[in-house]
Order: sequence, then C-alpha cells, then structure tokens
Amino acid sequence: MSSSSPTTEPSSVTQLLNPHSPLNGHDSTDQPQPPPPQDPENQPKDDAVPGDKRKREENDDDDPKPSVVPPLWKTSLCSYFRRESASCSHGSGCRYAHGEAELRPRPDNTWDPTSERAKKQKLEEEDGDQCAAPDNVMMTEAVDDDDDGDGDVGGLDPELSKCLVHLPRNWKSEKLKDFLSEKGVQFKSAKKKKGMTLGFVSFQSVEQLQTAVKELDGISIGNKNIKVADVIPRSFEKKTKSAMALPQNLQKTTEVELDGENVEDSVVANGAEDGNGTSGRSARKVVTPLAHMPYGDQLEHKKNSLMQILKRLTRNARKACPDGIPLPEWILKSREIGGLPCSLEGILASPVVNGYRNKCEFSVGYSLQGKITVGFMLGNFREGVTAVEEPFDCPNVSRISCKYASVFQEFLQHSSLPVWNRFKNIGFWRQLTVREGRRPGMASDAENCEANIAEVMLIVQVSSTGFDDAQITSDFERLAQAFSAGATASSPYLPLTALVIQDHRGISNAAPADAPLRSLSISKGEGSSEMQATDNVVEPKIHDYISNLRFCISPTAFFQVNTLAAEKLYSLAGDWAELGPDTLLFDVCCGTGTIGLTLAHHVGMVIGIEMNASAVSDARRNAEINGITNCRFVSAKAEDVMRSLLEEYINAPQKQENNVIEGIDEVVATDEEKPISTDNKPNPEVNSSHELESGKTASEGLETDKQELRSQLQSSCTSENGNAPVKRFSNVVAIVDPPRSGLHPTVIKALRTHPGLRKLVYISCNPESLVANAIELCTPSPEKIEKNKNNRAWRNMSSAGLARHRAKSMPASEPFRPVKAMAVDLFPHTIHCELVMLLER
Ligand SMILES: C[S@@+](CC[C@H](N)C(=O)[O-])C[C@H]1O[C@@H](n2cnc3c(N)ncnc32)[C@H](O)[C@@H]1O
Repeated sequence: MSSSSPTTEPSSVTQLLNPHSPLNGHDSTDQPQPPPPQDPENQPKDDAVPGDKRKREENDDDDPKPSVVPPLWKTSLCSYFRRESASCSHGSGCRYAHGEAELRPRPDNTWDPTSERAKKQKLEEEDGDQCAAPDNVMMTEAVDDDDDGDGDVGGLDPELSKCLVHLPRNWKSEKLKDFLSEKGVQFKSAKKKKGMTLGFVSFQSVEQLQTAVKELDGISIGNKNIKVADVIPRSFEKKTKSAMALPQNLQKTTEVELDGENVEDSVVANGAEDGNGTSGRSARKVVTPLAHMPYGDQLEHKKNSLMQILKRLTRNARKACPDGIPLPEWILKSREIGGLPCSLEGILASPVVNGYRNKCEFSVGYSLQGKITVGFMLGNFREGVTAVEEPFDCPNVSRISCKYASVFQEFLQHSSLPVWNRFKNIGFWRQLTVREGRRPGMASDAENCEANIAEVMLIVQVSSTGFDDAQITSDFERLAQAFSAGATASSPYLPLTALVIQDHRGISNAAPADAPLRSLSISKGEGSSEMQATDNVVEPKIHDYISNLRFCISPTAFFQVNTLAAEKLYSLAGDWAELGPDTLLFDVCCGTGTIGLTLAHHVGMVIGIEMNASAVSDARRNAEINGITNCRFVSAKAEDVMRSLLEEYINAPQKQENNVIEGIDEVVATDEEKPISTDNKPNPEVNSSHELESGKTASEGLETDKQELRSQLQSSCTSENGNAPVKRFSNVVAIVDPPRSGLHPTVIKALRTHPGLRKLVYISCNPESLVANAIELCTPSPEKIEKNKNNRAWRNMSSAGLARHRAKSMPASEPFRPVKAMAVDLFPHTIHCELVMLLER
C-alpha cells in the first residue's frame, strides 16, 4: 500500500484539527487510529508507512504509559498482540489494549466493536428485556395512586419502598404481586408498568422490607439477576433522612452506566451527575458525553468510530456478493486502505463549538430535590429515571435557550395545572422547545453566535384533555406574559418572535407532525427592539440563513440544528455532486428545501421530495422569497414517488409501463420491504397505502390510493406550463438526506435500478443506516433473484444483515461503488456526526 493512501494520510482538515496524526505502525486493517500518547517517545514517525509493521524503537518498553492518559489510550484491541508471547512488537508501551483485561471503555462508554465486551453489550441490547441496570432509580414522579384500579393506594414512603430492577418487560402489576407472593414476600403495594424493566414495591414495616431484600436481591428470572434498588423520592431532603435511618446494607447508591443517546434534531437526554454526589449522573454527561475532551480529540474519536462502522460496508458487501459473480473492484482494493470501502477523507470541524444548537427540547419534570424543573432527563424512563436537571452545564445549549427554560421553570412553580407524569401518563405541561433563527453572516465564537440570534420561537407542549378550558386560557395568558416579561427583563433583550402551543396526548413527547398547534399572541415589550408583536399569528414561523439564502421555518419542520456547520455540509455535498447547468438534482428528504435551494444556481433544475407537508410549504415559500424558480417540491413520501419521478425526468431507455405507480404496488405487495425502523409519520397529503378506507377491499383501496397519488403527482410534478413535456437532463444526481432510519427499501430500489442515475451523494446522521443502505446500493445483483419471504425471521437481524438479505432480491442492475466519504461534525460534545458518501457507477 502506498503511503499516500487517502485513509491513512490525514487530510489537511484533520491535521489542522488535531496535531496528532493518526499515522502509526499498525496495519489499519483492523485498528482504529486513536491519537497517540502525549509522550514524545511514543509519537509515530512521520514517514511511517501504514500497513508496514512499525520497527521496534528503543524506548518502547521504557516508559510504557504516557504521563497524561489520552482519552483513547487502550480503548481498542491490538491486532498484533499474540497470546503466546503476551505482547506485540511495541511492548507494553503499545497504545492498544493487549487483551480484554487491559481494554478501557471509549469516552462515549462503548467498547471496541471487535471485543467480547462489545459483542456482549450488543447481544444485551438486542435482547428486548435487557437494559442498563441502575441501582439508583431516580424516579422523581409519583407512582403511588391507585392508577391501575387495583385498589392499592400504596404510597412510596421512602423509608419503606424499594425498586426491583431487571424484571421482565412484559410483566404488569398483577404478575409482580403474584411473584412476590410466590417468594413469600409480604408487601403493601406493588406497581409495575409494561415496558419498564423495574417495579416499585412498598412495605408495611422495616422487617418486611428487610425480608424482601434478603429473599429477592440477586435471584434470577430467566437470564437476569434481580436487583433491589433505592427509589430516589420526590424530596431529596426527605430521602437523605430516610436513607440515614435505614440499615447500611439497604442503602444502595452505586454508579449507573450512562446511555448518552440523543436524536438527530433535538437535544433529548437519557442519563448523568447530580450535585449531591449520589448518582454520578448529570445533564452535561448525558447530553454532551464528549464535553470533557478537547475538541480536536472529539473529532479524532468520531473519525475513528466512523472508520469502524464504514468497514462493515466492505465486509457485508463481500459476504453478500453472489456466488459466481466477481467481487467488485472497490472491495478488492479495500485491503489497501485498511478495509474501508473508500477513502474517509477526514472530518470537518463545526465552525461553532459552544451554544451552537438552534433547537433544544427541554423536558418538564421533577429534579432530584423534588422541584419542578425544565431541562434534560437524567436517564431513561424505562430504567426508572425521570429526574430532570437544568441545562446550564450543557455546552451545546445557547444562553438564550437556557434563559427561556428558566423563565418557563419559574412560571411552572405557580401554575395551577400539573406537570406531566410519565409513569401515569397524566398531567398538563410536558415540554418546551426553543427554536432560534439567526441573522445572515458568519460568527466564529459562541458569544457572537448568540448575538446573531434574531428570532426565537417557543413551542410549549401540553396535554389538554380533561382540563378546564377557562383554567387553560388563564394559564396561557399568564404564560405569554411570563415569556414576554422574561425576554424584556434580560439584558440585552431576548428575541421573541412566536409562542406556540402544541397539544399532544401520546405517551412519549415525540408528537406527530400533525399534532394541533395554536399560536399565542405576545405583547410587545416596552423598549424592546427585538420583539415583534404577533397578535393573531396564524402561521408562526422563524427565519434563518444558509449560504446567504433566507429560510422560513415552521414549528414542526426539520432544520439542521447547527446552521453554520450545515452550510459546510451542503456545500461539500454540492462539490461532490459535480453540478452543472444540465444537471437535474433530486433532493430526497428535502425538509425546508435547504440543500436544493442552496445549490439551485449551479443546476438546471431541482426536484425536492419531502413527506412533512409544512416543511414542503416552507420549501416552496423559501424558493419564492429567494427568487429561485428552478425548483419543484413534491409533498409525498419518497417511497411513493421516487420511481415515477425518475422515469418522468430521466431520458434513459427504461421499460416503462404507462402511468404505473410502482412505489404503491411495492409497499402493498411486499410487506417485508418496510424500513428497518419506521419513525416516518403519516403523510397528510398522500394516504398510506396500508390504511384502507372502511368497507373497501384491499384491491379497491389500492386502486383509490393509486388514483389519489396519480392526481397528486400530476399536480405537483408536471412542468410549470401544464401539459408541456418535462425537460430532460443529461446529468442526473440525487442527494439523499434521510432520517435516522435511512431510506425506505423502495427508494433504494428505485435509485439503484434506474440506469440514468449515475451519481448519488448520501448524507447521513446515522452511519449505521448509511452502511445498510449502501450494502443494497453497491452489492452486485444476483443472477437469480430471490423472492423476499419469511420476513418475521428478519426481526432480530442487524440492519446490515437485513440489507444483505435484501440485496439478494435486488433486480438486475449496475451497482454503485463508494468513491469517497467525509465526516462533518454538526454536533460537538456529543457522539453524533454527519457522514457524507459519494456513490457512483
Ligand atoms: C435529516 S432530515 C433532512 C432535511 C433536509 N435535507 C435538511 O437538511 O434540512 C430528514 C427529512 O426527511 C423527511 N422524511 C422522513 N421520512 C421521509 C419519507 N419517507 N419520504 C420523504 N421525506 C421523509 C423528514 O420529514 C425530514 O424533513
């Protein structure tokens, strides 16, 4: 392998970001490339040739451990380690772990994916019943009413309550009670919610409690060991006294493993350190688990993780390659670049590292001290953690968002309406979302970045069912006043553009796009230059700027949370797409049209496809306000229209059945082709083909769906002048930017099997689904196509395994090949990162 290999020769970007070159003496085939120890003796030689074994250096064994342990030290297994000699040629100074015992967890609490620990962790995750086992449950919400109608009004008196962890998820209260009785455990009340791995038990006496601990702690149900844990009660003061009153062996405050997962377009926390030293959890650790690392190290860490994930593409495509068909060139060449499917060219840093989020979702709940709090949850509800902590220590949240969270928190202390209780699914106030819009221009530091915020939209989620209208109206009026006063009391004044109420009854706070919205008017604050009077606002919106274009954003429309980094992401995608005046650009999953509109001036035409109807109307409006006329936005699920649109616009010889809308046929006919996980919301404009109108047979329903879709396509996809033929383009490119679950299989099939589409830029916020989709796009087709059946067995498969199976049924078509990839960090301090991959054929 040449020393100029793109994966091992760090791009200027990476070098700039992290002076520690990832070059080292190991073959990068099996090794991630963590930053070297700070000990200069252990620095790799600049001229080291990746792939060649590093020559043994004199000081290898002298000072094995660097004085300051770098975050990635020993977090990956050494592929040169030989058990027989119990070492590798680097000796004990090797930065990689020699065996499982030496292995350290990575900064985001994951393990080297090739290690036994990682395999075990994965198995546990796949096993539905398993989840982290907190010893300290932190349930700050009341669970003590007779909410399941069983006559128990048990009460969680902290002195006489315990929580059982690792119970089967499918148990309900009745089953828990039977279990306790079988074990001869006397109790006062026992509560268990289906789906949770824990149950709450209260006792009539300390003796009963002690017997329960003795009888239950450590016993196994299935392959799980039951743990008896404390429940942190609503009042921390009360808890402290109670705990002190309990015998020592009954006080458990063991640290809990963190699970810092957050979703693509909102900060949602599930886990961290309370100020009282009881749990080791904090909102900072949960929401921004990499915040303790210098930013350069964070980037290096993300790049290394992405490399490991990308290698799965090569491995799986190799496995999926049909017998008798030669392996594609890119798989054969992957050996030269450490097993990667293509070069990973580096990682682009975010221009702003702190306070960058333009959208934060704050939960409403109780803190560990029992105070109504607006902030981030310290863990997973399923694990019994409902405690909420204020967001001040999370470096990705802006000062403005923190301020609005405080104003809302203060308001809630005096509201007559209750906060939402996740255990009982009752209550009124649920969540506050703060969305910010910036002025045009670039700001390179957090201070200026905040000064650039010109508009703010506040979205308060409530569940109004069962509450008195007059009381609600009065509280809403006071809420609007509180926000308005909070904005003007702040120095400088906080922008406040719109206040929206979202009414949502569902169990989780993730409301569907069509949940009812209501706009509240905000009085114009005296002397405020920033605030806008928004009386009778029908459609609340804010604006932001990308590449000097103005974007209008509705409350539920997706917009990248880090605007300045998104600008870099889109321009990279545009560069790689090699656009020109004769290019037709498909912007698949286009949201408010950001990608297509920012690239529109480079191409002949843009077709955007998006299922969120408000986002599509934003996109159309955004084209208008920016004077862009060569874009068309289709409001539909991509799986319903992709094939028809490709056929309509691409001048390529294609077997074309007149007016066949294949997406619909496929969705109905092949149930197995559902996406791996479906977070897709129902499309208000195109009916789901699964939902048949009452009284209709399946085929009648299908015919209705097709007709509706045909007329929708006709109105949205024909040329501007009605019946004129659509313009055909010689160069057709698709930029896809799907949600975390990736592209729908029908979309993948449409893109893969249309020969006129030669270039595809895949932008992904979830590299696992990029890899799964790329397996289907890049594996050679089999000579004999297998019919997909027995999809039930697929449920437990990994996304890559599933993709391999789907590849077997891919109709004969030229596969794409991965050309290059680049990471773009939109989420500093978190484990998340965008990944861009260019695919060509
Ligand atoms: C990651 S966002 C990207 C949005 C846009 N490209 C941007 O950068 O602002 C994914 C978008 O896909 C949309 N979406 C999700 N499933 C879809 C589907 N099946 N068909 C079309 N759009 C979909 C979501 O509503 C969301 O706007």
